[in-house]
Formats: sequence, structure tokens, C-alpha cells
Amino acid sequence: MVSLMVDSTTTTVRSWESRIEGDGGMAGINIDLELRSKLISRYYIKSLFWKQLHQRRRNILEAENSSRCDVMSRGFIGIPGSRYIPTKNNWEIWKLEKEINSMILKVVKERAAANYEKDLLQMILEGAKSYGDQESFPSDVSLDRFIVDNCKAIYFASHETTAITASWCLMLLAANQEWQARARAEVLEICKNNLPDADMLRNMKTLTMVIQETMRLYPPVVFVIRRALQDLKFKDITIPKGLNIQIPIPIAQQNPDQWRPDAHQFNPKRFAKGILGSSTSPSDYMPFRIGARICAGQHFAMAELKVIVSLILSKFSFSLSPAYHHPPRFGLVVQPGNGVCLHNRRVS
Ligand code: HEM
Repeated sequence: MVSLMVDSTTTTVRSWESRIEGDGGMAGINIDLELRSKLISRYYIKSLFWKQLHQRRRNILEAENSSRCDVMSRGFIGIPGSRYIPTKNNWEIWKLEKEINSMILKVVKERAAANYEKDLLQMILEGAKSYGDQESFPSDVSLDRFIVDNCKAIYFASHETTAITASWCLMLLAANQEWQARARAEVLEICKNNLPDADMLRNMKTLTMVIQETMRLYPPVVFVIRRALQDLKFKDITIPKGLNIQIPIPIAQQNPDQWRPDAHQFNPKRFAKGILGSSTSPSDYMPFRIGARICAGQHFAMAELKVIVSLILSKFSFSLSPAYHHPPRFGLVVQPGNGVCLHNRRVS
């Protein structure tokens, strides 16, 4: 798995090297676009089921980049039941959902006609079949819905979150040259002139701290939503059974009472003793959430992030383009509002 990640990143690194050479030693690269549309997509196409779905997912990508994505994120917040009212926004959501569902089912039908290697889609299909055989689906879940929902969950849960975290991490390293130099020194010392493998990734302590601090300041998933299964009382607040509760992750992770007065600043040192030693209330650190529904791909994501950032650090030194404007934008995830353009040079 790590070697697949390394292969994809190496292709991107080589293309940046050519650009730098072509541009006389320094190239301005819009990294969030590169990471989302090329690097991470290439990796998923190789390793998961996107080989086929990718051909049909252009509409999803277009939707991500247009206001339709905002429409989706807004549509589910508000007056109870409003998502069922046929407003213009809801029509757009329903149309988009139908489009995506039929794209996925088309890929699935093609698969049924041929033998495929055991990739993630194949595992979802086999899982669905064995549930179906045991008649264990809940009455309101069809086989198609099980497949479509799992494909969508994996796609949205894995692709955007990782690509955007890598962008924020590189942006923060560009803005904090001292940490960039420290993280690069560690990577070069551990990898020497080799490509990273799983053991090397495990030993990258400074880089782990940098990524953890990135996700503290810019957790891609902003809210976690839970439903009260029974009436609850917190001090003088009563939460009735059935109410959805939104837990705002950035607020929990940046409260100066727990995270010290520099809570809003980039200081990876706070993770020097791990997550448990990072604050007076470490359970407030939850970029992957905590508890029973913790992110199923958290270790996968950390490996992916370390591969991407370590390879980029080992080959390039980078600074923020003067054109960079900070405001983050809330879509399905919190992303750089105007992209992240870095000025990259080869490490001498
Ligand atoms: C930086 C990257 C990532 C972040 C910040 C992230 C964050 C999260 C969060 C906060 C949740 C919990 C949502 C909730 O409780 O409602 C979650 C769930 C999930 N994530 Fe991730 N994720 C990342 C990458 C990935 C990757 C790479 C994969 C798969 C390869 C993945 C697969 C999943 C799945 C399947 C769930 C649902 C788990 C369940 O409901 O039991 N995630 N993720």
C-alpha cells in the first residue's frame, strides 16, 4: 500500500521538477488543485475502485468546484423537514444525488459481467451479497442502496479530507520556515536517499507532530453529528430524545483554556508528548472523531499524508506566493478559499 502511495507522489514530484527546470529554477504551483485532481485521484484510481468510477465522476468533481457543493452542505442544516420541500436547492441536491447513484450503479453492473481483481468495490459487492444471502438488510435498505451508500461514504470520507489536509499542511510549512526546515531535516535523516517505506514513516516524529497540529487548526470535517437516543441533561440544558446534536470540532480543538494562550497559532511542539500530552483535555482533539465511529481510515490517511509531505519536503523548499489569500471556505470540508499557491525550488 505504501509503495502505491509513493509511486503516485513520485509522479507528481517529477512533474513539479520539470516545471521548476522549465521556469528557470522556481515554479508557482497551485498545490491544492494538484493534490486533489491529480495526486490523490491517481492514487485512488490505482488502488481502489475508481478505475471505472473515475471516468464517470467528472460531474462529482465539477459539483465540488461549483456552488452545488455548498448547496449540499447547506441543505441539511436548518428547519426540520426542510430537506423534503421542493425548493430550487433541494431539486439540485436530488438531481445531483440521482446522477451520482446511477453512475455508481452503472459501474457495478459492468462489474457483474466480468471477473475483477479484489479491490475495494469488489469487497463492498461481496459484502452486500453475503448480507443479502443472509437476509440481514434492514427492511428499508435495498441491495443497491447498500452498495451506493458505501461507495459514496468511502469516496467523500477519503478523497477530499486527505487532499485538503495535505494542502493545509504544506501551506503551514510554507508560512513557518523553521518547521519546514526541521521536518525536512528529519525526513532526509530517516530516508537518506531512499524512498519512504512503512518503517521510515513510523519514525517521522516531527512530521507526525506537524500533521497533528495541521488537523488541530484545520480539521477537514467541521461538525460531527450525533442523535440523542434518550433524553439527556447537561447542567441546565435539556436535550430531548431524537434531537440531532452538532459537535463543532474546531471550537473544541482551539479553546485557549485547554490549548493554552497560543491555541490559534501553529505550534507542533504541543504534540511532542503525543496527543495525550497535548492539552489539558486531550479528548477535545478529534480530527478523526473519537469513540465507536472513529474514522475507519485514520491510519491509512496518516500514512498517505506522511508519504506526500515527506516526498515533497525531500525534493523542494517552498514559500507562500504573495498572491495567497487566507480565508478558508466551508464546503463539504473546510478548504482553502482561494487555493494555495506555493513558490517551489529544488532542495540543493
Ligand atoms: C485527513 C483525512 C481524514 C479525516 C480528517 C477523516 C475524518 C473522519 C471523521 C471526523 C469521521 C467521523 C464522522 C462521524 O463520526 O460522523 C470519519 C469517518 C470515516 N472515515 Fe475518515 N477521515 C479521513 C480520511 C479517511 C480515509 C483515507 C478513509 C478511507 C480510506 C476514511 C474512511 C472513513 C470511514 C469509512 C468513516 C465512517 C466510519 C464509521 O461510521 O464507522 N477516512 N472520518
